[in-house]
Amino acid sequence: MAPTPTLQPFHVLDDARKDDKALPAFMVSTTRGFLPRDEPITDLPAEFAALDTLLHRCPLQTATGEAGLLAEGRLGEVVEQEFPNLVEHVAKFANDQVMLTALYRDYSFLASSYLLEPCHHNMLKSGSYGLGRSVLPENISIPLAEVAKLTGFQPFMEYAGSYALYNYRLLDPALGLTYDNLAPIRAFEHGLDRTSSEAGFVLTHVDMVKESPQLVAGAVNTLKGAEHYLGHGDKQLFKDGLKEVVDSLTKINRVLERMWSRSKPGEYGNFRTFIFGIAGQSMFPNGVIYKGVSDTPFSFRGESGANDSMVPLSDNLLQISMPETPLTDILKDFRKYRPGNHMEFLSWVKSSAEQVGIKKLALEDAESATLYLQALDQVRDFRWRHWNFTREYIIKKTAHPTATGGSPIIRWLPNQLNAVINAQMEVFRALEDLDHTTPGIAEVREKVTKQKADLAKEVEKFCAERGV
Ligand code: HEM
Ligand SMILES: N[C@@H](CC(=O)c1ccccc1NC=O)C(=O)O
Repeated sequence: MAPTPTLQPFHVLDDARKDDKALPAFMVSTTRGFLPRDEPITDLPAEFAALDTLLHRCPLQTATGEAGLLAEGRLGEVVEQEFPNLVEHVAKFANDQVMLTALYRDYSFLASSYLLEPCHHNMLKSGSYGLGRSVLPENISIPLAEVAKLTGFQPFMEYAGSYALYNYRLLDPALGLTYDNLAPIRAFEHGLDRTSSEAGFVLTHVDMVKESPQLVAGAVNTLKGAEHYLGHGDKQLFKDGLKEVVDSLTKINRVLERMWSRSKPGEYGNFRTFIFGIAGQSMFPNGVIYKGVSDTPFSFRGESGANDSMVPLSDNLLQISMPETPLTDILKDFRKYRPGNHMEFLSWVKSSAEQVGIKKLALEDAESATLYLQALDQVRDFRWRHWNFTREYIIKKTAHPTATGGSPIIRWLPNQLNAVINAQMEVFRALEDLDHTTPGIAEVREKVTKQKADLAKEVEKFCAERGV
């Protein structure tokens, strides 16, 4: 008989250890999930006052309601003429990962503002982005590269360490993490007004990831439950874990739907200009030279929800197999752009799920297969709702062919949505083999079959319209 598998240990924190500044700002825990261990730092040390002041002057509309440097098209000259290189002060914070992450957020905000400022004005004048700046000056590139090296982020704005998950504060710390108590720290457009579409976009991500502790716990419990079953023959813990995963994804999807009312499709394009990356974008045909850092141009992907860890966790746990296509290579490349501890956790989940054979165990009996189907259905539901956003906020509004992260806008998301639907089809077949059917399962099957056909038609239509 084959020996029963023993999972490799992985330390998911039960206590996020908020006071320990030497630990990375982002570490997976069952209390904070994928959010940072503590609320992001809002105030920079006095040594970085020039950076803070410049970021306050930057947004298209500043906190006081006036036109900022980006609106006037003056950020470039201010950076080049007035802004000091503060890199000498970084070393003082070498043991403070939390402060380094705040510095990373702020330098990456300044870098994206500087590089993409011309694109905002080109868009206003001609309706297309034109070219961004191709050289990042030393007063930004050197400190950005330094804080990125010390924190493990890429030296370009990332989703978690900067724009989305390290960009919120609590209006009243006593009230905790509720949407009405959140405000952004930095913004490109009007985001400092917490009722704006930019704020709504950023804070809805935070509001969703706030629900991730249960998803993390559910994933760990499913894996441990599978290990327990293989050793002891009792499947209850495995099923309980899957149920937790279903419940948490259901909550996350409910929050996702609130995006529509918090951030308007017609206003998305205004701040979106500043969250583009370099890789695969017409604005940076030759990449960007980071002066004083490297003579070879850099090419980083832009911010993207693809760098969020909740959906990849679900893909890895449920062993959703993606087709071997160049589109899937993009999905894998996105994995480099997340906090180191998130990456390690996601790899652990993937290898552990393979080791215990989550999918195989789930398809062995009708109750487990039904729970597994429900979990897949929540991942499909996420990707379907998300596809609706992409259609309404982006595809109907702009002909620019690549998303901020550099993926082809029409084909990439359907690649993954189809993969989930195909995984569900496999479960329907397994349930048939087990002679198990219920009206609920038949209903899901009908919905999913129709969605697959609708998606194919829609993608074909958009491709024909755009000649791609
Ligand atoms: C108005 C709202 C949104 C729009 C227009 C939008 C758009 C997009 C686009 C165009 C991509 C393609 C990747 C790229 O190259 O950049 C993407 C990827 C992704 N986004 Fe969003 N997004 C929205 C909200 C969200 C939210 C709230 C989340 C939640 C965390 C999220 C999670 C993801 C994920 C997980 C992917 C990777 C897709 C996959 O694995 O199939 N997005 N998004
Ligand atoms: N890829 C999206 C933007 C995007 O994905 C994103 C960017 C910054 C923060 C969160 C994001 N979430 C959604 O996927 C776009 O092309 O507009």
